[in-house]
Amino acid sequence: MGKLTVAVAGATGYAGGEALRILATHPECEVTCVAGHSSVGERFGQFAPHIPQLADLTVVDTTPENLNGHDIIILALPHGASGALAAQLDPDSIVIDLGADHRLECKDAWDAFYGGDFYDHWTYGMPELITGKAADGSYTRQRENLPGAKRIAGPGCNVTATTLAMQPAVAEGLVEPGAIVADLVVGYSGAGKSLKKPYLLASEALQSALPYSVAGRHRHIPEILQNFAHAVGLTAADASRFRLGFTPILAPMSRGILATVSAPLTEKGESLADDAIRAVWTKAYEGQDFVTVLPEGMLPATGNVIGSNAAHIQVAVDHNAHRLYAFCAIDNLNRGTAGQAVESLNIALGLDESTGLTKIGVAP
Ligand SMILES: NC(=O)C1=CN([C@@H]2O[C@H](COP(=O)(O)OP(=O)(O)OC[C@H]3O[C@@H](n4cnc5c(N)ncnc54)[C@H](OP(=O)(O)O)[C@@H]3O)[C@@H](O)[C@H]2O)C=CC1
Ligand SMILES: CC(=O)N[C@@H](CCC(=O)OP(=O)(O)O)C(=O)O
Repeated sequence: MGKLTVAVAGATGYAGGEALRILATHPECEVTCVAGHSSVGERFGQFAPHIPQLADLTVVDTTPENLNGHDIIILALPHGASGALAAQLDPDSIVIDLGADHRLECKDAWDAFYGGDFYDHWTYGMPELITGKAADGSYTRQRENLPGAKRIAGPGCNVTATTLAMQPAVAEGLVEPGAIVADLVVGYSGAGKSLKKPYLLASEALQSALPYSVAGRHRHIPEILQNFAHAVGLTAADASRFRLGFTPILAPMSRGILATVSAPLTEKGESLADDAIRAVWTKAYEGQDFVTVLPEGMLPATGNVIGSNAAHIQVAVDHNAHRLYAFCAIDNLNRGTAGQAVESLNIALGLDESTGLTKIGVAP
């Protein structure tokens, strides 16, 4: 059997570019179409000199006609641009949306944080997400929903780091669900490549740390709450039992997210010794190849995961403050979107989950 053909829309952007960097060496895939918007007709090598294999492709317009006819279609478009387009795509192709249009299950949440047309949610592309417990007490995972999936919604990058850090505590009832706080240090590539705001200029960014979308305004909040609801086996409609303070802070780095997620311990959490708390994280990520719970005392750093689909995690308890702290470092473009999408694609296709992916970071 020949390789599976892949079309990537948003190919000239950061998320699409990372998908192409990974797919260029994926043994089962061949990139046959790169689609863009303002760059139509240009040679792709101009936008991605770091992927010489694809340099001679020409950027085509983002239309159903150009995208259909490929086995796999990846949409890496601005929010709101993929919903209507997706409805016109071949039902037999596997379509993965890296944007937000098919992530949220409740229209209320979409209206409150995004607005515009609401589209049906697709199979959520976070294989390690805990979705409840089986009769034998083991965790069920989102991975189980992915084989054969034809429509996959890639999670938000900040969502990925926050969810992976704290879901073990949520699933086991170790922290107060109404008082979770996430502070994230994030790299600039998360904002995409277009210069939307003056603070994205190097002259403004290089010497500065800058919070944005503070005080309950960040659009990733409802997606994280949805994930926490699933982690205790509830539906998205029950997400309101969780509350999240969320503060992302831009730091002068290109890639990377370091999430520090904390919450007051519940009575159950207080009753556990530190090693028992660590055991909860170890169990939650046992057999999850791309998630590493670091040895005790070693903290995650973005520098160790850049260029990889790895998530590095640590947990610690502040007994004086009665708070639990969980940390997660990821590469926003790889684990936070394109790597996670290829991991989900592999599962959908029945391939080994790690095909074409690495958990080896570029360090230093
Ligand atoms: N950056 C990140 O870390 C992450 C991004 N994502 C998601 O991926 C998606 C893309 O983000 P990102 O790569 O950062 O953004 P970029 O701004 O870097 O890229 C946007 C891409 O979309 C194309 N485009 C812009 N407008 C349109 C349009 N109206 N119709 C068709 N194509 C269009 C652009 O083409 P051209 O250059 O030719 O104009 C470009 O290829 C977003 O939904 C984002 O939320 C998800 C997780 C992480
Ligand atoms: C630095 C920066 O602006 N980051 C973006 C992350 C984008 C992303 O990962 O998520 P979406 O796919 O939901 O856009 C943000 O915080 O909104």
